[in-house]
Amino acid sequence: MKPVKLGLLGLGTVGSGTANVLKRNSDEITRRAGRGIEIVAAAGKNLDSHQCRDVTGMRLTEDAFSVVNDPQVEVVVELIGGTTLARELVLAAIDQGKHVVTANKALIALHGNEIFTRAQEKGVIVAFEAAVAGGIPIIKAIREGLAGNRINWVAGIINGTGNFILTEMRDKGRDFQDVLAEAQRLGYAEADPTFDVEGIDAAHKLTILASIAFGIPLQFDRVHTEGITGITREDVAYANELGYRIKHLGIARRTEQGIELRVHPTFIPERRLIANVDGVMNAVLVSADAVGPTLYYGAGAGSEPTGSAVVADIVDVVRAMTTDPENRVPHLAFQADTLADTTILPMEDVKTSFYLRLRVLDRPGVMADITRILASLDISIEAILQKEQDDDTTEADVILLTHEVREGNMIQAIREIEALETVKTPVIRIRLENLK
Ligand SMILES: NC(=O)C1=CN([C@@H]2O[C@H](COP(=O)(O)OP(=O)(O)OC[C@H]3O[C@@H](n4cnc5c(N)ncnc54)[C@H](O)[C@@H]3O)[C@@H](O)[C@H]2O)C=CC1
Ligand SMILES: N[C@@H](CC=O)C(=O)O
Ligand code: NA
Repeated sequence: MKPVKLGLLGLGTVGSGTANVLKRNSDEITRRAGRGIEIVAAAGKNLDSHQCRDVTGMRLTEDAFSVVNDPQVEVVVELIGGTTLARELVLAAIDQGKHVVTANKALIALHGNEIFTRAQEKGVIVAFEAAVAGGIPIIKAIREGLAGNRINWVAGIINGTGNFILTEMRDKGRDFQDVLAEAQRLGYAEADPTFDVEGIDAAHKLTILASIAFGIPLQFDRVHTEGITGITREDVAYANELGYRIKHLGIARRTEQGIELRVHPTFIPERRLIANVDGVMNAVLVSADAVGPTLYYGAGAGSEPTGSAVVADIVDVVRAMTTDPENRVPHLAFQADTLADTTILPMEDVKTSFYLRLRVLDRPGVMADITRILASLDISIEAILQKEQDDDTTEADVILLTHEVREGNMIQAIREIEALETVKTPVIRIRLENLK
């Protein structure tokens, strides 16, 4: 049988990783796919600076549309990034009946509903394993491996850059900007790194995870999103002292009232495996009714780890090319006409525990005022720690861990606590999850 012909859009970190993995492992990949796979055309902007080790047989061009429109190309691999041009290229490929593989989580999170509808009409596959947690085969695990389960919740460290920054800051006391620059050099960060540090990239990925876990449409605009820029050394140190680690998590949870979709820094007990996932590694913990908890761990970013996921999708597409479209694995795990219109919970109705830190005047009655406000809003306290400041005997840090509370109540309590004359700084709050 003739080899399958690919058109590669993007020759950057992931594009070159994909090309290199395909070339190096071509014998085994061919034995798995049942056909040879070759890149016949590739587009990139700075063609002199690509990292592909061997471009034999590839027509290199700056014109991405010429690759999509190349009559030889049967499968388009989109690794350019962004959502405007990438959307046009992907829709053009679909309209020509070409299958698509992409690592672009922003594209899927924002335009996936449109893209999958069009793909279904045209009977083509749009595969996106590399879009979530890089090299970890998490899409396949949830969509296929857990197909017998009702999934209760998914919680993941799903941004490699952010986890790399938090780890280096905690372990080596390094400066935020310095570690971010290194993540950019290593090819982990997005073209706009605020996507990594402000939680947007993780929200893109959580949108996708929630869809395939619960059978709901992609709803990026419903994700509550916070990044890691507000995390301070003090909170990292207090977390350690209290037996926790701060991790940036994406959480999608099904409750009786609706689905929670949230991305934010989180206190996690240090004895949990996921609390010990460091550096650029990602991990996704899935709680499902039949299998119980399962944990998926691996490189969340980087050239060949992400290339590994792209190539796995290419192999899947090649294997499925001859299958009747009706009998393929549905894009979002559930048959498209069965996606549910489940309520997404407003953040103020989400219940979590909290870590609170505030600076107070060290005088009698302060604690009583704070605990009175918390009690009046149904917030019960799990632990309190008071720390005198070495340099100032008139002020102290108060650290509180609470039991589960409705977010709206916590916002109100913080408003009232901050209005106390004895409270000197805004209250720092970080949500706390036991992940049991
Ligand atoms: N870097 C990583 O570790 C991961 C990246 N991704 C995703 O993979 C995609 C690619 O990311 P990277 O490889 O890191 O980006 P990159 O910036 O290293 O590479 C982008 C490539 O696209 C080319 N390109 C951009 N605009 C173009 C245009 N108008 N015409 C032709 N070529 C154009 C650039 O020249 C470059 O070759 C993004 O969607 C990203 O979110 C997903 C998982 C991991
Ligand atoms: N910028 C992303 C790349 C992979 O998706 C990350 O750091 O996780
Ligand atoms: Na993946």
